[in-house]
Amino acid sequence: MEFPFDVDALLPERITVLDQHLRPPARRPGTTTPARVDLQQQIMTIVDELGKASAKAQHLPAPITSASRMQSNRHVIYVLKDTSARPAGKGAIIGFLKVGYKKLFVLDDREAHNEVEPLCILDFYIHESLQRHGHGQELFQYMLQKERVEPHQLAIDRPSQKLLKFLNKHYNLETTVPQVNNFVIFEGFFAHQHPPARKLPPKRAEGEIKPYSSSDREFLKVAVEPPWPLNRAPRRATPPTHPPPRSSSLGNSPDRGPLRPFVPEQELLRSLRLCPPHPTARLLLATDPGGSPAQRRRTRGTSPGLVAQSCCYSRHGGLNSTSLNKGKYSSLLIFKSSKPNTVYSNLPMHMPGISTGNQGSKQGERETENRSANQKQVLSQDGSAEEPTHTVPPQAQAQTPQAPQASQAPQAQSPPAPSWTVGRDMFNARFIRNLHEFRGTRPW
Ligand SMILES: CC(=O)SCCNC(=O)CCNC(=O)[C@H](O)C(C)(C)COP(=O)(O)OP(=O)(O)OC[C@H]1O[C@@H](n2cnc3c(N)ncnc32)[C@H](O)[C@@H]1OP(=O)(O)O
Repeated sequence: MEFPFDVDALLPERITVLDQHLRPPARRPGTTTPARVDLQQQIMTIVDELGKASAKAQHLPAPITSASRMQSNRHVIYVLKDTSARPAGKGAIIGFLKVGYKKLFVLDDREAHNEVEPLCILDFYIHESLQRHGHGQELFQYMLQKERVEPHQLAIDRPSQKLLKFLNKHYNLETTVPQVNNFVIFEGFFAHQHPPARKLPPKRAEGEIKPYSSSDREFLKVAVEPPWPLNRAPRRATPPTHPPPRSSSLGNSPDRGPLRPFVPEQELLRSLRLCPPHPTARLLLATDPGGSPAQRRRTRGTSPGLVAQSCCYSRHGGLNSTSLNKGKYSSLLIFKSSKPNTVYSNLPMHMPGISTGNQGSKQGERETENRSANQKQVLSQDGSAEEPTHTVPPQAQAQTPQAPQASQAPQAQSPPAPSWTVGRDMFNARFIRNLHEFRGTRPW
C-alpha cells in the first residue's frame, strides 16, 4: 500500500507501534525532518487508509479502525512496512494489527459468567497482494512478544474465517468456548488468566445480563440494523450478493457480511403509514408526558396508560413467517392507550394474521396463541423493561382468570365485548426514536 509521502522515512522500523497519541516515531539521523504536525498528519492518513482497506477486505460497511477512533480509545496498532519494495523510493505498508484491553463478560466451559479484561484482537489486515506470505504471522508474533501474552489468552473480536484459519495454523487454536457475544476465546483461556478471571455471582437470569462485550464492531451493528420491522428493506429486487451469515460458536454473533443500510426515515414512514393514526394516539403523542428521553428512562411506570408490550422475541415468528422476515427478531409492540379497550400495534394493517377492530380471524388467533406462548415483557412508554405480564385486555383476564392464555385472543371476544384495535399505525418519528432508544439498552 503506497502513499504520496515517504513512508520509509516516516516509519524507520519494519514494525511501528502506535498508540492513541499517534506520535510519529523518531526519524533516522540524517533524514530531513518536516514539521511534526505534518508527520502526524501522515501517520493519521496511513491509519485511515489501512482502516478502510481492512473494512473493505472484511466487507464491513464502515472502517472500525481510523485515526479518530485510535485517538479516542486506548488501542495499540502495529504497522508493518515493506522494507524491500520502495516504489519511487517512498516505501509501502504491508498491513497492520490492532489490539486493546477490554472488559468482557465471557462464559467458561460450564457456562458461568466471568468478568475478564483480556487483550483483544480488534482488527487485522495484510494487503491482498501479500497475504499468505507469512507477513501476518510476523506481525502477530511481534505483538505477542511485545504485549507478553500467549495466543490462548487472547479474545478475538468477531474473527473472519481467514483469521480463524490463521490462528489454527500458526497457534493451534481450534476449540472455542461458546460465547453469547461477538468475541471468540479458545480453550485454555481461563487456565491462564493473570489475574484470574473474576466470577460473577450466578444469580441473574440469562435475559437480564446486559453488559456483554463492548465490541469495537458494535457500532456497525447498531448503525445498520434497526429492529424489525424497520430492518425490512423495501422491495428488494435482487438477491443478496454476499454469502449467507457465517455461523460459528458465537451464539448470537451477527454475521460479518455487509449489513443493510438504513432506510431513510421518511421512506419508512411513508411505507408504513397504511392508515391514519388513531386520534387517541395523536393526542397521547402531542401530550408527550414523559418529557425528555433521558428523563423518561429514569421514570419508569409513571406513564398514564400507554403501555408497550413487547413479545414474540423469537426468530421463529408466530405470524406468517415469510412476512416476518425469517431469521430476524420479530418484536411485536402493542400499545394500549388510556382510552379504554384501545390497543395499537406496530404491525402494519396488511399484515397477514392480524385483524383489526372486531374482526376475528383464525390467523389473528394463531398470532395471539403464539404471542402467549412466547416470553412477554411489559415496557413502559420509555421502553424500560418491567415485570412480565400478559397481553390480554384486563376485561378478558377478569372474565377468564383460569383459562389458558391461548384462548384469550382479544379478537375472539364476541360482541358486545369491547373492541380491540390491533394494527392501528403509530409510526412517527418519536415512536421510532423511542424504539431505537429501547433497543440501544439491550444487547440484542
Ligand atoms: C478480529 C479481526 O481482525 S478479523 C479480520 C481479519 N482480517 C481479515 O480477514 C482481512 C483479510 N485477511 C488478511 O488480511 C490476512 O489473510 C490475515 C491477516 C487474516 C492473515 O495474514 P497473512 O499474511 O495472510 O497470514 P500468514 O501468511 O502469516 O498465514 C497464512 C495462513 O493464514 C490463513 N489464511 C490467510 N489467508 C487465507 C485465505 N484467503 N483463506 C483461508 N485461509 C487464509 C491460512 O491458515 C494461511 O495458511 P495456508 O496458506 O497454509 O492455508
